Amino acid sequence: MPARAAKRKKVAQSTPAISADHDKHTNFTHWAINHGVEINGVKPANIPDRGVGLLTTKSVKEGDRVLFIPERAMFKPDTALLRREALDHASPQAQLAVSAMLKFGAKDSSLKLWQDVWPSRETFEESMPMCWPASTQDFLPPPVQQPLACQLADYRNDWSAASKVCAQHGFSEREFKYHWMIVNSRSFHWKPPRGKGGSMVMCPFIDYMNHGPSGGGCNVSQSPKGYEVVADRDYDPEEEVLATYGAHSNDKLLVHYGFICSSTNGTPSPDDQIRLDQLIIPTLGADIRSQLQDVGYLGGYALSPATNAICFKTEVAVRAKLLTSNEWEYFISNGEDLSVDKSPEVKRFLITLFAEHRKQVMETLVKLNGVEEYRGSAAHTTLFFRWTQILEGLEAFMNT
Ligand SMILES: C[S@@+](CC[C@H](N)C(=O)[O-])C[C@H]1O[C@@H](n2cnc3c(N)ncnc32)[C@H](O)[C@@H]1O
Repeated sequence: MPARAAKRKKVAQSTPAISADHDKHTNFTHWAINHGVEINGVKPANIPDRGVGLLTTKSVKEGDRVLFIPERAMFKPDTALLRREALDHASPQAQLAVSAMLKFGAKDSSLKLWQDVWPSRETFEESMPMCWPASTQDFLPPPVQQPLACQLADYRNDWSAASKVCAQHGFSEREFKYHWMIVNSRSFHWKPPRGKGGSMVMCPFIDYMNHGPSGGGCNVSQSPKGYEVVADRDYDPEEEVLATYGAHSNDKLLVHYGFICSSTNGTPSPDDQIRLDQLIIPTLGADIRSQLQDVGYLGGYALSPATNAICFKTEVAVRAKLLTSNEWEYFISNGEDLSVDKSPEVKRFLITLFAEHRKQVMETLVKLNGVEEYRGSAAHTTLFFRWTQILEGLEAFMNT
């Protein structure tokens, strides 16, 4: 819910006729208004390195409702169609992707105006690791490999459920995958009032909003009648309004959405984490792993580049190597060392580990630069950027 009561502002009701010459975003804006979407002081615009996003057209005050999307404007899975096609037991994502593929692409559908403002298939194929060739995926940092494998497994399940209906309607796997990725990056969960079952939906206009790390960004919430977006602060004209897709690390954003957050004014995203499992776990003997497992501290180790601090789980795991059982158990229970502060020892241990890893990161960056065929591609730029963030995070920890 918004922090303050949302101020309702009058939204232009007259909607000029849609002309073929109009810019596609203008056409879609008219379509949205005609479908009851309220737009107050924002417009779609090209944003460098982010595709399209929403910019303010005037000063917007904290608490102003900038968007309201009524339920009737949302795109929902077509239950009748899904039943007919025996897809009513497929995953919610497969159901929405098939519904979108068949409905948005239908001849004379006004949804075409919405589809026209989506990023192209090529844009997805370049930016989403799931579409990269295996030789490029191999360059992903190890912590990205597992979520990518899970995503690919989900996709394969969905494709095997949907392949028959795609063939019947003349759609290729490439088209299904495109709609699957559209749904993956542009859907919301809609829970209708009065306890009816919820569903995955697409919300026109909110789906223009780019992501900002947690702690910034407009408040997006569900009311009984629809989704609303409320300004989190005062905005000047021509500022981008962002929403937070979740407190996701850059690894997660990369797999799920095909981008990573850069630093803001030199400060890394507060949500980012450099995962350390692949560095720390191999240094732990079987006994220590089993002890850590027993207390729920095996794995999930991370360094926060924004605070330059390691997480508590890392503190516990490294102390399991350095301390006696008594000292270690005291630390777990109290969050501090029994007598002498062992933080400098923990840090020394990690610096040795990081120094070794730093060399591998540098080698990866050199290798990445050596791969002629995709230097300058979106995949290359993202990978280079991510590995550089990892390098900088490790170095900042080692040097302070
Ligand atoms: C919901 S859409 C937002 C609208 C999208 N930018 C467009 O052009 O239609 C989500 C996609 O926008 C891009 N995106 C969102 N936030 C971003 C950010 N902070 N930096 C770079 N790309 C971003 C990613 O490609 C992501 O998959």
